[in-house]
Amino acid sequence: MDIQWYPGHMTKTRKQIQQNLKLIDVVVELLDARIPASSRNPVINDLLLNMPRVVVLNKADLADPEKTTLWLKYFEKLGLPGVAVDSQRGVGIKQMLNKTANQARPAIQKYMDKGRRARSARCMVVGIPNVGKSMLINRLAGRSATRTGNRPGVTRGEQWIKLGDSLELLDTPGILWPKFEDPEVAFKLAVTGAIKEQIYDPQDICVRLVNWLTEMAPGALDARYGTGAVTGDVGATMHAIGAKRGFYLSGGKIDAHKTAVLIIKEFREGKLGHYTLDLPE
Ligand SMILES: Nc1nc2c(ncn2[C@@H]2O[C@H](COP(=O)(O)OP(=O)(O)OP(=O)(O)O)[C@@H](O)[C@H]2O)c(=O)[nH]1
Repeated sequence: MDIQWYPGHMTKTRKQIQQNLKLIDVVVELLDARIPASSRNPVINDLLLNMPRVVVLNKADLADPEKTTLWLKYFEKLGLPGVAVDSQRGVGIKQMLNKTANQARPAIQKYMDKGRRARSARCMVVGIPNVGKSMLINRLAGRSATRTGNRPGVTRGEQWIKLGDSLELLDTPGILWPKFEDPEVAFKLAVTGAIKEQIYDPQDICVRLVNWLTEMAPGALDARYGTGAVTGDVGATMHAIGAKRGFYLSGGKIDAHKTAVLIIKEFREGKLGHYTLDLPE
């Protein structure tokens, strides 16, 4: 889904999420494990206030596992249980469901303290575009046999997916906006694919990416493209990669755009290594 965020849209989204929050006991906050800070909504703590929450570091298969551990510790310190997940392959899902059910337990207890029979805890997934909300929900829905019908108070079309005996999931995720004003954050969102191609210039992003890799993972580009020693000159590095792949324009010039698109694509696919671009404070 390609979303252009503007103040009116943010207000509408915020209201919608606040409406849905009334229906649920626990929130699954989905972040990109490669950029846990940059993929976080800037006002999430205000938005969720005292809502029980589980932080899911999704796409953990593409991130640096050591950094993922650091991030999980960081969130734990903030009182937010976290879990690393690969929604594509279904890794970490069971742990996520257990933590989610645990977080909802006090709310259910409170409900039962009023003399009512136990009910399933209700949760919803929230996250910025492209973080993997649909993939996670589809995976969870695939695991469960039953989909319950509409409930009063739920927008038409929204349904609850039963996840085992004690958990239900709202099948419509909350889409949040990222911190796109900060150029550093915008770079990280673009390079990981959270911002669509139309909004940024691949060559700009690629120059930053090559600089980042040269500093943080010297040898990574060389290992993938075999272009010889990294020169420290971004233009020359990109030129060498383009030449290696045969990306020539008429007249023998290198197609810089095509080269940039390739490097970004392969970075996103993890072919240049597994990296986490944000570090906990
Ligand atoms: N490698 C990997 N890719 C993932 C994972 N989860 C999602 N993806 C990919 O990330 C992309 C976005 O996933 P979606 O589920 O469409 O993300 P979304 O948050 O629903 O996106 P919007 O509809 O834009 O809000 C897809 O290409 C998925 O295949 C994961 O855990 N690992």
